[in-house]
Formats: sequence, C-alpha cells, structure tokens
Amino acid sequence: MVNGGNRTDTLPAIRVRGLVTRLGGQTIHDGLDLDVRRGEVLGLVGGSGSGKSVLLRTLVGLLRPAEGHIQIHGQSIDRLGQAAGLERRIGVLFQHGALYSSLTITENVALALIEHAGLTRAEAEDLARVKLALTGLDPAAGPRYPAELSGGMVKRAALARALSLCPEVLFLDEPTAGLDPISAAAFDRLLVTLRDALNLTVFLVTHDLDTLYATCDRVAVLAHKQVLATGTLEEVSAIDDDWVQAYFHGERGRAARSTQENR
Ligand SMILES: Nc1ncnc2c1ncn2[C@@H]1O[C@H](COP(=O)(O)OP(=O)(O)OP(=O)(O)O)[C@@H](O)[C@H]1O
Repeated sequence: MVNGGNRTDTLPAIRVRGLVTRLGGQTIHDGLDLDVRRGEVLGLVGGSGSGKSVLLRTLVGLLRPAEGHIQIHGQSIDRLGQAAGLERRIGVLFQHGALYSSLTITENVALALIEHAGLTRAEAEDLARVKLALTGLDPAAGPRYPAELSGGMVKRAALARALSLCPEVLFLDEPTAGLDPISAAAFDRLLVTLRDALNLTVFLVTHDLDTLYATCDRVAVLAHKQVLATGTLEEVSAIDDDWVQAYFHGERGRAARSTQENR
C-alpha cells in the first residue's frame, strides 16, 4: 500500500492489554496481554482449566472482563453489542459446533444471514448453500439435521455458519476435538485453505498438536493466568517451563512433530 497504508492496517487484528477475568469468585486471567497479527493463524495452548475457552468467549464479547482492554481491528469490543459492524467482522466456531438441532444444516447457516444481513429466507438459503460448498460439505447434507451428520460434517457445517457473514477474524474452540485423525487432518487442511483464500485471521484454541503443527503460524501459551509466551512453535517449545516441556516434548509432541516433518 502507498506510504505504508493507513494506521488501522498496521494494527494487530486482536490486541489485548491488562485483561483480568473473574468467574465464580475465581480469577481466571490476571493482567493478560496478547497480540494476534493480521492474517495469521494463532494457536492458543495451555493446561486443562487454564482459561483458554474463557479467553475466547471474552474476546468475542460473550463474557465481560473485570479489567483491561480488547480491540479487534482497532475497535474496542466493549461496544460489540452496539457495533453491529464489528460483530459481523468476527465468526465463531464453538467446541461442540453449537448448531440448532431443530433446524436443517442449510437453515442453521441461513439464520445469521437473515438476522444480521437482512436477506430474505430464499436469498439466505441460496447463500448458505454457497458457504456450505466452501467448506467441502456434500450438498446432500444441507436438508438434513445436525443429529444425522457425522462429527466431521457437523464441524464443517459449523464452520460454514461461522463464515456466513464473511468475517475477517475467525475464532475456533477445539475444532478437531472428537474427530478421528483423518477427519481432523482434513479439517486442518481446510482451515489453511480458507485462511489463504479468504484472508482470514484465525484465533484457535486447541489441545491437538497435529493441528498446531499443520495450521499455526504462531502459538501462545496460557499459564499462570497470563500469556507466558508467544512465538513460532520452535520458539515456544524451547521455553523453560514444566508444562511447555511436557506438552511439546512428551510422547505426543514428538509424534506430531515427526508427522509434520514427514508431510
Ligand atoms: N461459567 C463459568 N462460571 C464459573 N467458572 C467458570 C465458568 N466457565 C469456566 N469457568 C472456570 O474457569 C476456568 C477456566 O476454564 P476454561 O474452560 O477456560 O479452561 P480451558 O483452558 O479451556 O480448559 P480445557 O482445556 O479443559 O477445555 C476453570 O477453572 C473453569 O472451571
């Protein structure tokens, strides 16, 4: 861009400063800072109960922080409720897909388009079919209900719904949890393809080391209520921390690394 572009183009996609979250009398995050760069896939890892999902829910505006600031593309998420433009700029895939069981797959994806983009039902369903095709879902799945699909198909449908409003930032909570290794690897490839094609920034919570190696540009480690480190997998896995060492250099970490090296 000429003259280095405007200032908002150089801001991180997500910027978190001094975040404090409290739930049920417990402090989950205490002075947490994080930057997610535009166009990157950032993987958030951390021990069970370290606050990864709570962080994701806070970043998308579902939980209100006790203290601190969160900006998405330079816009404060305190105003997410009022800033419809910002709400439409983010897409979320929750851990269990969170599709409406009483709606068909096409209807699930069309819903956001009717509610937030003001499309008619027919227009929304046409566009929903395009979004479903984008995620590689068999068109025959469109008229079916979530309970009639495999776990991998539900994840793809949920991804289509998360992408329905053409977000710039995509949040994914454990997208490959519960998938068999082949479906998980296919989902990882899909994520990278879509990131490249749609120029997405992706914030990904995962335990899945194969997913980290296959998709992430950088990794952030959540520990001791803060982001302990952010960097490439190589940088982060070298950190002198017991959890980091056990996670990246334990048996599963070695297996994931060797799978990636053999690709
Ligand atoms: N709605 C809630 N009310 C009270 N406490 C909560 C709530 N949601 C989460 N917590 C607590 O916040 C802490 C962090 O939970 P969170 O789900 O973010 O962990 P996580 O890192 O995603 O864990 P896992 O990897 O096991 O999914 C836990 O102690 C959890 O019990």
